[in-house]
Amino acid sequence: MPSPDLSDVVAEIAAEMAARPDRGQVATYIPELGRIDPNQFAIAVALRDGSVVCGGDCGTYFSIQSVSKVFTLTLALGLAGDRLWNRVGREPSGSRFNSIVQLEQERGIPRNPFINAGAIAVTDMILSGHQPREALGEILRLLQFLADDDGVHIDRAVAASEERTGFNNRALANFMKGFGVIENTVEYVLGVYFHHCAIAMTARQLAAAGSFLAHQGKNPATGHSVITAERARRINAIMLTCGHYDGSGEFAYRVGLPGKSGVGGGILAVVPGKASVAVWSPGLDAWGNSHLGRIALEMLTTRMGWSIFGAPAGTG
Ligand SMILES: NC(=O)CC[C@H](N)C(=O)O
Repeated sequence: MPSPDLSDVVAEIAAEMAARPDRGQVATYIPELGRIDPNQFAIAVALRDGSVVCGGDCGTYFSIQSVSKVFTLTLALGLAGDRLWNRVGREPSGSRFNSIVQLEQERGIPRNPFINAGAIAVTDMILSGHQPREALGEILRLLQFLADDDGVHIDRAVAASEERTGFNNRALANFMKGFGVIENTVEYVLGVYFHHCAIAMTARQLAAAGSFLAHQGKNPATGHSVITAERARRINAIMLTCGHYDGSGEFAYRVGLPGKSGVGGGILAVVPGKASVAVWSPGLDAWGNSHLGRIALEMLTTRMGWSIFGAPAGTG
């Protein structure tokens, strides 16, 4: 049986997702995200040769939110190397993305860089020695460079909305500051954090930006070496185990790829050696991960035989 055609599979997924009545709930705790129309869906698959196979609303900008944590981790590892792991763990938390419960017992060291506490600690490391504006500029430029597209921007309305309502993140940051895990002024760290969460990208740009993770640290389309192959492998491992918070086991079980979600409804998933995939649908499931995004990725890996845990006969 020949491998299924990727363009056909992507078109089928987009058509099926457009028709589904179950769309999840948009995040309302950031008021600006609560206004997004849930009837949107995009899928973009960036291949080794630089081509991107798209379905649905692939050119629509959305708030990448916690998907930005993959890129801040990449940047911070480049700046601090393995010293980063003195301040952040790399174990799944088994709790919600904004949970504070483990921080007290573990003396302010967050479980991993993909929960809010961990990402705030990573942002603090990027900020050290810089003004907030410079640190934020560096994160934004990294994403523009990786996507090879200057259209990637910060949605100031989303950032301001979270700045007004981010009491939980303020609690996390202050708690870590109390343990000496945060070096810089808490409000500066949070300012950079809220703004990098508010980066807006299209699914096409996000898939292209994640390409280095699928190809041993190097973007095959642009030829740019971003990180070492070993580091890319390790970021993928953390995405697999921690990228969907306490829904990470379910995501591995159903989709079978390293992935990182955000409350804007985006997910970046990595098919090692083959492709980088971005999906977006704003409605979330009970864990705060994109409801249709996860279903779409499950369809993609099942039909293409792309799960890292093994392909059914006739695919791959
Ligand atoms: N899971 C997410 O995408 C959370 C990111 C969001 N900016 C927050 O801090 O709450």
